[in-house]
Amino acid sequence: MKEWTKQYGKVYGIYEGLIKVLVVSDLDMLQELFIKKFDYFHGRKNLVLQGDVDNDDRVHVFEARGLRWKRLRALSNPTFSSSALKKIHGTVEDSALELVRLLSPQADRGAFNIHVYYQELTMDIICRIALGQRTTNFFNNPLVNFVSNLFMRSMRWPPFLFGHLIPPARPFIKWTFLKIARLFGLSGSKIYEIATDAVHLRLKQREEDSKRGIEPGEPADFIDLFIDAVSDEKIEDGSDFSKSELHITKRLTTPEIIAQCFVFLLAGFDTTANSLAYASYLLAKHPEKQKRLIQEVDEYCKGETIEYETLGKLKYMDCVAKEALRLYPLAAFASSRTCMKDTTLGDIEIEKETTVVADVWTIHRDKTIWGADAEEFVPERWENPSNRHIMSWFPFGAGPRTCIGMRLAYMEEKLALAHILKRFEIVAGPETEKELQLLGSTTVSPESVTIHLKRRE
Ligand code: HEM
Repeated sequence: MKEWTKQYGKVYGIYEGLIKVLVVSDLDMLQELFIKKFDYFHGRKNLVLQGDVDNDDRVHVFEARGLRWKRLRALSNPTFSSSALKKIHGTVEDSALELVRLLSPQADRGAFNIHVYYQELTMDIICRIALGQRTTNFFNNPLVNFVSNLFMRSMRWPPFLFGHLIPPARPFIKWTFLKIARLFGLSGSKIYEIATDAVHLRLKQREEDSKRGIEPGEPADFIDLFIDAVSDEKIEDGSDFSKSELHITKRLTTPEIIAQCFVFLLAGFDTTANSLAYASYLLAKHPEKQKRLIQEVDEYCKGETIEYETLGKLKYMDCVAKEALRLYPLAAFASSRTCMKDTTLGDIEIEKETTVVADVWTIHRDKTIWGADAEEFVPERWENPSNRHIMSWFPFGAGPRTCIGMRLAYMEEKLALAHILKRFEIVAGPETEKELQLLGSTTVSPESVTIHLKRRE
């Protein structure tokens, strides 16, 4: 896409099979798309194996649209509020400390790929906070392989390609794919099975508790939160959104709870592991920036554990995380919208069903926005408030549908990096990649991040 943008400019159209796709890197048009005209563009680009998101039983917040999206989003928001994050901070930190314990034998030895450790970390955390896993389970969790296989699957894989080319064939492709996946135990069906079993087990447990007169206690994880979820937000039929059949019940149905757990498992794993891997790579390549970060960590994180409130004081850490996401906006594919009724963007007429995608990679490295050092890692550029355009940096998307897990991702990233840097320096060696090899289709992952760990005195 970056190459095409260079050739065709800030706005151009392509066909993905029968679907019209507009690729945009004009900042005002993107502000219109994501924020000002959200009512016209509340759907996200359809995934190939998605089915009918307005009527299927098992739909999650990432794929839903219209009133159903509003309801799922309103019911999911409390899961990521500050008070909810404070409650899971201890669990996240426990997994981060286990990571540090497992990394310890690697210190002062040869080079190794730290990305696989981050994948174990983020899967451990999401399984504990979303799926009821009780303790840490590093290097023993089959979901790490299942989910990474799913993310690495190329969009040119024949069932995906066929689905792109002929959208009306998607329900059939989805049905066939799910049958085959179940028969051969493919990753997608395994993940759904694990999420389904976890939700059913909890519902059964709740039923038995209620028969014995035991009241549900504090929610243990997302499953509990979703079972209890009732939205205060008033959502009515007849709003401006899609008029297709609406699911206006305020509670989540069991298939929706399963779908929600499934999507949080996917969205919470790869994204955060990749952002930690990119940040580590950049810190290894820029020891002077790392030194400054270590000074900050030493100043604020003196004890064995790091309080939730302390994370807010790590200002340079914020700059490092933001700058790494500027250079590697790993989930840019999700920053897309589908036009729900005919309208205009700028002076271009857009027909219903057209997909609009943002070329985030081009914008994040555009010299006219970021200056001559746009390709460089300069966390300091985030220190002073600037009057950059609101759409010049959006690794988490923008507008009402922006990433729901952003604050959780930052909390994980800060806790993990702070605990690592309290004990080790991340050092580049001759084996460290000169340029990262970038892979994947739904998210962009580094093939490997090969570094050394040096124990601090
Ligand atoms: C560094 C880490 C992450 C990045 C870069 C990232 C990026 C994104 C992006 C670009 C979007 C699309 C936003 C839009 O369309 O405007 C998105 C949506 C979403 N993300 Fe994340 N994400 C991250 C971590 C997480 C985590 C940890 C979770 C949950 C555990 C999560 C759950 C979701 C969900 C559910 C949506 C769909 C929201 C909706 O449609 O209402 N993400 N994310």
